[in-house]
Amino acid sequence: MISATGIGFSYGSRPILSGVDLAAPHGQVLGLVGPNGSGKTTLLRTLHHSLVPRTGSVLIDGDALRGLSAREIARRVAVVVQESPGDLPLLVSDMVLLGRTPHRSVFARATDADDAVAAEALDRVGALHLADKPFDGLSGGERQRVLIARALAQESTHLLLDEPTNHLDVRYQHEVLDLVRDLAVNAHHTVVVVLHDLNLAAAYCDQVLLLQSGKVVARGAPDVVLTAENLEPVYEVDVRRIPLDDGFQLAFRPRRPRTQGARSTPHAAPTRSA
Ligand SMILES: Nc1ncnc2c1ncn2[C@@H]1O[C@H](COP(=O)(O)OP(=O)(O)OP(=O)(O)O)[C@@H](O)[C@H]1O
Repeated sequence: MISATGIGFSYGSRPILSGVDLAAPHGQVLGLVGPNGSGKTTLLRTLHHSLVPRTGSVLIDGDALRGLSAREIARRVAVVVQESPGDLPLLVSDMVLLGRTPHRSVFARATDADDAVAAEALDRVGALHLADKPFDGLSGGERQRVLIARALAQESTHLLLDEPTNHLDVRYQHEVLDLVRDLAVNAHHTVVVVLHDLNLAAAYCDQVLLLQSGKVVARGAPDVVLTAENLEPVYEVDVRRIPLDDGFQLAFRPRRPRTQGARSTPHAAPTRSA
């Protein structure tokens, strides 16, 4: 369980987050959504103290992060962020072994037990066959799986992900989020995920926190938060919610009149020719 109360953060004198409360229980996926620059990544980073909030506190299973060392935090919280190709070429197996770092002393080599945990993590994400390949040579979807494997090898029960579906095609988007959801539901991890795609948030999150200018404007089940009433003023677009058998799909169109010659808007109702 991750809980945060009264989180405030500033870059220099510029306030970015203020008074943010958050609760992410075990076995659930909490989605952080909001427009560009609304503070999602900053909030995620305060949840594992890669940024220390100016006000408020973050608790992991009831223990304040302020009282934990970086190593203790890393044993409890794994983070998956966009990874740019590194200067140091690493094999996939070595990349996953980095997840074992919080469990061994600084200069110790990986043990057979570490290798076994890393291999199991790769197997879990269906990427064991990639173990001997260079990480930088993988596709975006493969890379994302390996980064999740590294997080699994860390054996933390809390997982924070920043836009894990970025650059992925629709199939990989669903595969990655299926995997993340499985970790929450079947392995009882606490998952907090930043997502831009509101339809993916609706499909995979138990709870959603909608941020605007560093403040929470709505929280709760996707059905309650992802409404036209909440989203239109925040994103400044028109929103239509289309009911589906197992949920809903959101469609968006700009509020401004479209440029002359633009194609018909995505959620305009189809017209019949006479
Ligand atoms: N290192 C930094 N120094 C100064 N300002 C920053 C820094 N990182 C982010 N910001 C600013 O903080 C605000 C919130 O950024 P953040 O990345 O948390 O938003 P976000 O909701 O994740 O955005 P996006 O959806 O575009 O990724 C933005 O205005 C951004 O410009």
